[in-house]
Amino acid sequence: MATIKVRKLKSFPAEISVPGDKSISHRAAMFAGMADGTTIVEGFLPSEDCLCTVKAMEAMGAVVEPLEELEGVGLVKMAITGHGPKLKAPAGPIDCGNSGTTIRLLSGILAGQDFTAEMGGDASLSKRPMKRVADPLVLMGAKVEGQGEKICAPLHITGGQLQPITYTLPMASAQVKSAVLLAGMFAPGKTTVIEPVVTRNHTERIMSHFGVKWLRDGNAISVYGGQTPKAKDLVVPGDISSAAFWMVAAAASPGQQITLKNVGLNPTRTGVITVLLRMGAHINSSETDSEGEPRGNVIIKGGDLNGTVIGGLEIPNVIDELPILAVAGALARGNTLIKDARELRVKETDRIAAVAENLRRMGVTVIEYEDGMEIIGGAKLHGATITTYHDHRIAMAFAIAGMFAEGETTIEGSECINTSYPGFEHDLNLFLRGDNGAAPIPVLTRVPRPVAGRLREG
Ligand SMILES: O=C(O)C1=C[C@@H](OP(=O)(O)O)[C@@H](O)[C@H](O)C1
Ligand SMILES: C=C(OP(=O)(O)O)C(=O)O
Repeated sequence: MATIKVRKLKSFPAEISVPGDKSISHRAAMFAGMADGTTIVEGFLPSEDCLCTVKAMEAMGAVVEPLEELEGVGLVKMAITGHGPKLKAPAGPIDCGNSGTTIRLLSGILAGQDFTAEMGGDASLSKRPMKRVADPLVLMGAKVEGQGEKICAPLHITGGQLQPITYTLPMASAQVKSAVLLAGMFAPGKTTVIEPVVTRNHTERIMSHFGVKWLRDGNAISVYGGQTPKAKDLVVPGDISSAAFWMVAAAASPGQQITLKNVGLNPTRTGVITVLLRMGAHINSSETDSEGEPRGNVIIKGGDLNGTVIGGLEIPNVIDELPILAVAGALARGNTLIKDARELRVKETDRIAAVAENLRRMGVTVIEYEDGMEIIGGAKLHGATITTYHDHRIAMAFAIAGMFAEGETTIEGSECINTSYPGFEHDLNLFLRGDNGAAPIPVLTRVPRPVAGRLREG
């Protein structure tokens, strides 16, 4: 088991470029893999989750040529030649690792294929509910078999002659919305998903990028079946969910400033900026380039934070940032209430329980609710041993908390960070080493070099 030891932060790097957006990287691999030609994907996130998606698409006929690797991060540029929407049956089970996005979105694609495929994952993924995707896909005509009442992985999906449906999502989930839209690409006519609250719209945007026609009417999103995505190069912006860790570190450090470069600024994902502004942070973002997904630099100046209420319609927009926003709440004056966030209980771990438990270990009072928690701000944090429960967001959120604590904080099981942020420990060390200014910032070690050979043989 890997551990990270964190002590009080010593210095501030002037800027950080976070790796590519996880949600967009998954979708880029899937759409390029189903397209009618070759797509060059740049800024790809080579995290364990996204590499599961790449390998799955390769196993089903897409051809992936590695083009560029960043030292300490991994493969960030590749050429993907699609197999067309009708994929090849994989030779064995598809390993989705820890990735909910992989298994749920691929379920939609598999629902439209002429074969049966098995998808499994690690212990955490095997506990997460897949009934939410099974229900609409079965309505469309696919056969979806899983374990127990929650239809957990391993899943066996047999694609069928699908029929279009109009489906109202029972929960705000971009993954379920995307699974239905992907299956809709294989059904004749118009498939419609109605979402209760706006969720991240990367699938819709990437459909436009690949020339797949869809439309939005209020909260109803429709796609027409029988379309083949057209290959078109794309550049993935940095992940705002990864940038959020440094945003909070900076926002809670009076007198400090940091620039986060080339961060994805899709309005369905920028809730973390809205919440931090409400807490009193000084944040400026400038959109530099849009290319289908808005992006730009974000400058954060440190100050004193105040508690806030996070709930209602904004929850899907900050869902993955709630662990680090809870840490911001602990560093703020006054109390922070997180509500309407029951979905946190079915992520990689129960994130409400994990955040409450670890904040308490650091000396913070937390009242836990079924759908959230109240954090009593302003306590002096002390170092502690953190249990990550193999959840990357818990590991990173508490590494940031450790930068503000007296004494040492040990993040046990930190290997899970590779799920979404390869290079996190390198970036964390920029804050912990205390030699900023004098010694060169080791971001220079990230020198692009060409990669020879295939990502995976056979
Ligand atoms: O569609 C996506 O890429 C994601 C949607 C969200 O999950 P839900 O759909 O379960 O809300 C989010 O938590 C996850 O990290 C990525
Ligand atoms: C919930 C997450 O991802 P996934 O659902 O893809 O496992 C996450 O990245 O925080």
